[in-house]
Amino acid sequence: MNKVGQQIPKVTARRLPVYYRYLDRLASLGVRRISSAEISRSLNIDPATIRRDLSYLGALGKKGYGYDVQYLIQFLREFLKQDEMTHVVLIGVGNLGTALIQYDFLKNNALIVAAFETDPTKIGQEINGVPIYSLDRMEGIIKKEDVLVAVLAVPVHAAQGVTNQLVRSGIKGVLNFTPTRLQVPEEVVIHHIDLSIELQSLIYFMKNTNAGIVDEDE
Ligand SMILES: NC(=O)c1ccc[n+]([C@@H]2O[C@H](COP(=O)([O-])OP(=O)(O)OC[C@H]3O[C@@H](n4cnc5c(N)ncnc54)[C@H](O)[C@@H]3O)[C@@H](O)[C@H]2O)c1
Repeated sequence: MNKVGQQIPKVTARRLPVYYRYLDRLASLGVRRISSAEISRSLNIDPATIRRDLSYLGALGKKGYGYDVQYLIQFLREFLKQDEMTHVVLIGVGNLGTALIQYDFLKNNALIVAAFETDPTKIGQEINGVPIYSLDRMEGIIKKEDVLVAVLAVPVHAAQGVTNQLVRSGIKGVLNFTPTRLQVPEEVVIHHIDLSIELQSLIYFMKNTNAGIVDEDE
């Protein structure tokens, strides 16, 4: 239910955490307002769907201004009770997965509640208090723990198959560390993280900045 007692559709309720995290990230970058078109481009959700979803919260974007980011965050935080933890699962406890599991996401109100593996020597172990299960336990645990977000750190050849299984289990957002371009239904949001692209872009900007300094001196 929203503030005026209107029933919020399940599909909308599932997208709200995705909006929340996105807007929270924008706010931390100092962004004060945003249009539904910009949200749409970043999250790959149709702008009309975004406007309808946000109207359930009583948030109406102003024409030519868009949405006030802080105002939306406030609404979403209240609605999602963000003081409570968001449960996350991690798939693939290799080099990268092990580093991620040891990272403290708690300050962002997110908690890795379980990890999944195919390597029998890792299944049944715990890292940083997080239990590692076999893949056949995935669906049951995701449903029981009410998990909507998964972090994907498996080898490329396993990425799409595991993602299909995550989607079938009800996952709505995937933080994808693999280089695979994942195919998912429209309502599932993928965020792709590639450190080599970030590094390449840093080097590019450094070179450009240096070139700028040289130009001025000449
Ligand atoms: N985005 C980045 O910046 C970045 C950086 C490093 C690695 N990566 C990517 O992250 C992924 C993991 O890299 P890594 O170095 O940790 O590899 P890794 O080989 O050390 O770890 C992969 C783990 O996944 C497990 N696994 C294999 N198939 C699985 C399945 N179907 N389900 C669950 N677990 C499975 C393996 O047993 C292993 O423990 C790779 O796709 C790699 O390309 C991305």
